[in-house]
Amino acid sequence: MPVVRALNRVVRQALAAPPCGYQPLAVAVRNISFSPRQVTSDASFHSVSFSETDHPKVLITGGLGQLGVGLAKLLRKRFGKNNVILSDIRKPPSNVFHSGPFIYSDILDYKNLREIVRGGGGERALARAVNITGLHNILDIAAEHGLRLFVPSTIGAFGPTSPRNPTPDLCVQRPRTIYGVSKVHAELMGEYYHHRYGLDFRCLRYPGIISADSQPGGGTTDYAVQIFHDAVKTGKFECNLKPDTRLPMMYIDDCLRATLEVMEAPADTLSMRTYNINAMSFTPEELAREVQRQLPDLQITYDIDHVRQAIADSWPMNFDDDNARRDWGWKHEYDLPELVQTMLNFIGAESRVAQAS
Ligand SMILES: NC(=O)c1ccc[n+]([C@@H]2O[C@H](COP(=O)([O-])OP(=O)(O)OC[C@H]3O[C@@H](n4cnc5c(N)ncnc54)[C@H](O)[C@@H]3O)[C@@H](O)[C@H]2O)c1
Ligand SMILES: C[C@@H](O)[C@H](N)C(=O)O
Repeated sequence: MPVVRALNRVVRQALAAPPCGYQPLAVAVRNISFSPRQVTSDASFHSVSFSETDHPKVLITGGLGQLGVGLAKLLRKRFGKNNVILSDIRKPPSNVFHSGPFIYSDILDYKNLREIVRGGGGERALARAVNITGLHNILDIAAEHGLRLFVPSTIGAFGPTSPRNPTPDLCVQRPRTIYGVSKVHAELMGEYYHHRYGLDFRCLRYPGIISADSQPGGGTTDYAVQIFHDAVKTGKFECNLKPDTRLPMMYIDDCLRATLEVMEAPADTLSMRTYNINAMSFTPEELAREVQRQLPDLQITYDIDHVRQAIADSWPMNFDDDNARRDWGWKHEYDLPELVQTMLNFIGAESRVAQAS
């Protein structure tokens, strides 16, 4: 995800390969109009005022996912609509297309990406269907252009031999999914590029992210998104995980704010380059009970997806994020009651608008 500075910074490349398939979300950031002034790499936005032309440019690739559209909205407020370019390999919905600059970009296509970072248009080359390659492309381009790089990792970067309750930042990481393995690879490669080449790499391990303005993407934690849509639309929800499956979760606003905060943190406050961040941990039955406080008629049934259950049973139950809270002041704002209230308000309002039209 992007942190944009007066200096060139590449912000983020995240490659998530869910249990099946590839889902990258990446953001590269560069200051197109080099100002003669070189802002020190740790100057904070708040102490450095940018003129309109000074505003750096942000490129979000894989941006049509659960996180990218919200992030673009947040950054466009901060840096100006035309300074934040959203991209993906999918066609954007019309409202997204008209909300600001959008281009097609495949992060596995080194040439395409380099053209974009250099400010060119770039033809889409054939995507290389290798998750790891995309990360290498981004790492090399970030190192080549002196950019800052953010890569999101996940609770999925841990496995059944990791401590689960709580899971600390530093412990055994032997995930059993290609998704988790590719994330551990991203963490290790990012830190290697940081220590060996001085790349300003930063990484957060996100819990399951919950948001109302996009449909679940098929992840193991996405039952916690689906329940809200079903509760409002049909009053019935069938959960694919066991009622007592505890997983770390976070509302999207906390996730996006954490990302911006870690990318704006002065480098000398960071004792690590990869951090756990936490907000809450709950089970399906705890979540259902909280939703039923607002929608008492909600009926819950369980049809266990054994593949996802096995993945969930190998992931952290609770995240220890003391290092993030100590180093750069991380603090979540949404706990379970606030999450449920916010999600139902959003989806409920949307559903009423849909019924009225
Ligand atoms: N959403 C969560 O709960 C969560 C939790 C932990 C970590 N993360 C990480 O955050 C990042 C973003 O997650 P998300 O939920 O927005 O993902 P998503 O699956 O919702 O979206 C990924 C996007 O990448 C696009 N894409 C696929 N192949 C591409 C390619 N070759 N080049 C460019 N774009 C391509 C897809 O079209 C899609 O729009 C991922 O790295 C994921 O691992 C997400
Ligand atoms: C946790 C995260 O990586 C994603 N939402 C998943 O469940 O796979």
